Amino acid sequence: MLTVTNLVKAYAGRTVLAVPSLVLSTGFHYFRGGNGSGKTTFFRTVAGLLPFSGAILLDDQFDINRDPVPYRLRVNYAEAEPLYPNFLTARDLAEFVGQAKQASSDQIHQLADLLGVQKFWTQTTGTYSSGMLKKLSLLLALLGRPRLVLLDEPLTTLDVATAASLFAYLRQLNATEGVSFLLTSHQDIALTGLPMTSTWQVGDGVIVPAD
Ligand SMILES: Nc1ncnc2c1ncn2[C@@H]1O[C@H](COP(=O)(O)OP(=O)(O)OP(=O)(O)O)[C@@H](O)[C@H]1O
Repeated sequence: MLTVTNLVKAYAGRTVLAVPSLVLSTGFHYFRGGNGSGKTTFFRTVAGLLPFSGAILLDDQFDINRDPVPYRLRVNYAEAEPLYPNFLTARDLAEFVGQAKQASSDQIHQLADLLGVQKFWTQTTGTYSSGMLKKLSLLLALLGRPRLVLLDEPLTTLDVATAASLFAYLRQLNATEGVSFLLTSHQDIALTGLPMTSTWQVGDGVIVPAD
């Protein structure tokens, strides 16, 4: 599903991550590591948000640099601590991202119901609690027909009932459409109830199997 080759990511000339080779099959993949170990940097790089050297290939077909538009159409990302312009509503953001991701309005409303975002649909994000921001970010990350969804700390601030609905839905997406997920969590990943295909340890600038 995802092939990473000779990835080197540096900030201002300081290398924080070097991944010579990483191959992930379809499924759920958990990336763990201490604060500042490079998990978010890796996710933002795979999401196409950060420049890097090396190659990232999705489904043996879409190269992040050679095919930037089809790649980004198929790879979605939810930030650990989402922030949005505080004058926009959930509806504004869902319409904007939904258009970019080619989502139907049925899908937008189904996800808003699933995650409970319809309760504050027309409220501006500047008035949201951290859990409300998290729910909106998860909704945005599920729009369209992604092949891969990157979820940075999906458990943080999410209430128990919404978390149960979310993770049941992710299982269904994986089982019926073959969607893959990369996750980080400082909490017990078993709380998601998801069957992890692989677990990786991020630290000292490298990513190694933790199994
Ligand atoms: N924009 C940036 N500019 C410079 N250095 C950065 C930047 N973002 C992250 N770093 C550095 O890169 C390293 C990895 O940070 P990253 O945010 O990827 O860690 P993380 O594993 O997600 O941490 P946490 O668990 O605390 O969220 C850290 O040393 C951090 O200081």
